[in-house]
Amino acid sequence: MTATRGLEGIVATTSSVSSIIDGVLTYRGYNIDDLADYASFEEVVYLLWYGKLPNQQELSGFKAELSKNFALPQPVVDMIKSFPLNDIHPMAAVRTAVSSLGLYDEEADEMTDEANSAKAIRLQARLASIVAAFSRIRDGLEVIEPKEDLSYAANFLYMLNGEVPDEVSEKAVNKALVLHADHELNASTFTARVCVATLSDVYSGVTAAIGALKGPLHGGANERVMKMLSEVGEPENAEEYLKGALERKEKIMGFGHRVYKDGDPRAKHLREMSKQLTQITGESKWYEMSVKLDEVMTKEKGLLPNVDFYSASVYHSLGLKHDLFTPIFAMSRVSGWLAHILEQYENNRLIRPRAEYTGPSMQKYVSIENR
Ligand SMILES: CC(=O)SCCNC(=O)CCNC(=O)[C@H](O)C(C)(C)COP(=O)(O)OP(=O)(O)OC[C@H]1O[C@@H](n2cnc3c(N)ncnc32)[C@H](O)[C@@H]1OP(=O)(O)O
Ligand SMILES: O=C([O-])CC(=O)C(=O)O
Repeated sequence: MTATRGLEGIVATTSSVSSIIDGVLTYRGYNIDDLADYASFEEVVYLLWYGKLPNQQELSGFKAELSKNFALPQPVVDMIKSFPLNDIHPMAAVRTAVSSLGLYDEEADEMTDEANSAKAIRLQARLASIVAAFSRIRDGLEVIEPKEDLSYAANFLYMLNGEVPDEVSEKAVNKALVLHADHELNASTFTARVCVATLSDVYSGVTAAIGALKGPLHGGANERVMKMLSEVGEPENAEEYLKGALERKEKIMGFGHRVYKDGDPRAKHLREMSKQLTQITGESKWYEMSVKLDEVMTKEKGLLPNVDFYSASVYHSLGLKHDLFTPIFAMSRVSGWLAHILEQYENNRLIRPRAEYTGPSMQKYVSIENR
């Protein structure tokens, strides 16, 4: 038995949710470029879960179902209020709050398709409410009830800021959510599948996935990209900063990818959004700095930006707090996790690989008084 480090190149399951073939990303066979340009996030969630694009009536019904489920159980809000709010990362708060949703769901352990679909809707809606509620409670503000007639993207911004967003912000958040929704067998999705393949419940699978997304090698990179941009400060510092970091053998956040070696197809959309939004805010320096880092990184290391790189300046331009960037990723990716969880249940087999043993062998037990 020989181990493959990081399971690189190992095909661990079949899936019909999303594909990456020759550098092209599709959700259920639809190219991400078309979905990013034309689809609402709700349409994409429907597509991921039910395998087809909804017609008008199906979409209205689905949006209505989501809208009805944004409100959080009061004990979950009270629990968030009890967190050491200023000492924790929002991803830790989101992980714990999502886990607690399971405590107030009578169907948490009900394994029928119907119950699992209903839980998926509740989780998708409530992820946005948890992120917004955490942020407001941390700022000493009242939690805002959702508005039933708003889109998912607009409702999130409304619950976060207390104002119905303008069209530009709503569209930008919608597009970012579409771009982050699913990505084949990335680390957090694999985590979710491993968890539920024991026939554990949906809440456990999503909680485990949030834990995996939190790490800086995965979803946690977007917040760290913004930290780097803040440290760089001005576009003219970018080259020197990056060369210094590479000399110190630091990992540059937002670059490189396990699967894409010729570029992440989502990055060009986020780059364009970053250009447009930074022009609107009058802070083009974040875009220019990002482009400079991108150029130098390509030249120096041949590494290209991933989805987390330009999303940082996009979210910053939308006025979003930097430590909410990864929770916002989770709000989108929960749709993919749920699609994969439902797919795993449909054709389940325990996921249990082997390890190549590298420890000592044939050791003789020595009683404690003789050690
Ligand atoms: C949504 C997402 O999860 S997208 C990824 C988000 N993560 C990041 O942006 C973090 C920065 N990037 C990375 O750490 C990596 O590129 C990963 C984790 C994304 C992919 O990692 P792997 O496929 O395991 O590649 P690995 O880490 O083996 O890198 C191969 C080589 O490129 C180098 N490398 C890869 N990414 C980077 C980077 N961002 N900065 C500097 N060097 C890098 C490695 O140091 C390694 O060099 P070596 O062969 O001289 O040791
Ligand atoms: O697929 C991966 O390894 C990471 C990634 O880009 C994602 O999860 O969106």
